[in-house]
Amino acid sequence: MVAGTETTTSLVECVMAEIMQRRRNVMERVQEELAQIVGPNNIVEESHLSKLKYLDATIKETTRLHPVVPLLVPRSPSKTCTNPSEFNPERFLGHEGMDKYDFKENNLKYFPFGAGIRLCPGVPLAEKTQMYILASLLHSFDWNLPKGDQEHDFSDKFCVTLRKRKPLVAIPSQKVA
Ligand code: HEM
Repeated sequence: MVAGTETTTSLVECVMAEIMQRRRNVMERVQEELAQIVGPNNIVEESHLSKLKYLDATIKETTRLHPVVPLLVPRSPSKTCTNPSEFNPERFLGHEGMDKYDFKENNLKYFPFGAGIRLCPGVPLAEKTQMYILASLLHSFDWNLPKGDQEHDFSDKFCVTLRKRKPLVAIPSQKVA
């Protein structure tokens, strides 16, 4: 249950938290991509998912900052780097050479699903499920925090899976075409 469902729900919550308040421009760009690929009078289907490159980059950037399974062997960077905590999906679109990163290789620079012999066997299912859920949520609705809750606590709580310290409350409204 933890491996198969909590990981995906936690990831979806982290993406929505990042893009709802602090990164509205990212949400708008994901929605523009969805309007282009899926179209306004359609619903998201499996055939659309591989074409949603910016949503994919947004998910990857979220797992970079919020590792959904945080309790792997501790590691630290070999070099100092600048602005690593900035949320920037562009990293995975070629600007910092991270566009080649996917979850399937033994890449020890970016491995939210682990690597090598213990690589998460749920990668294909998780990738499709998280894309499908987020694409569907963002294709038809705009999302906001509850009125008066502009100071949402974005911090994380470490358990077997990463959870938000304060669960996210997200209010949908019909998207104006
Ligand atoms: C966002 C989604 C997910 C993330 C980030 C994730 C991440 C991980 C990580 C980091 C590991 C540990 C790798 C290691 O020990 O080095 C792992 C293991 C595992 N995951 Fe996932 N996972 C996700 C979704 C899923 C799903 C959907 C399933 C099953 C349907 C699944 C099944 C498993 C299993 C069975 C293991 C244990 C593998 C082993 O010990 O050999 N995971 N996952």
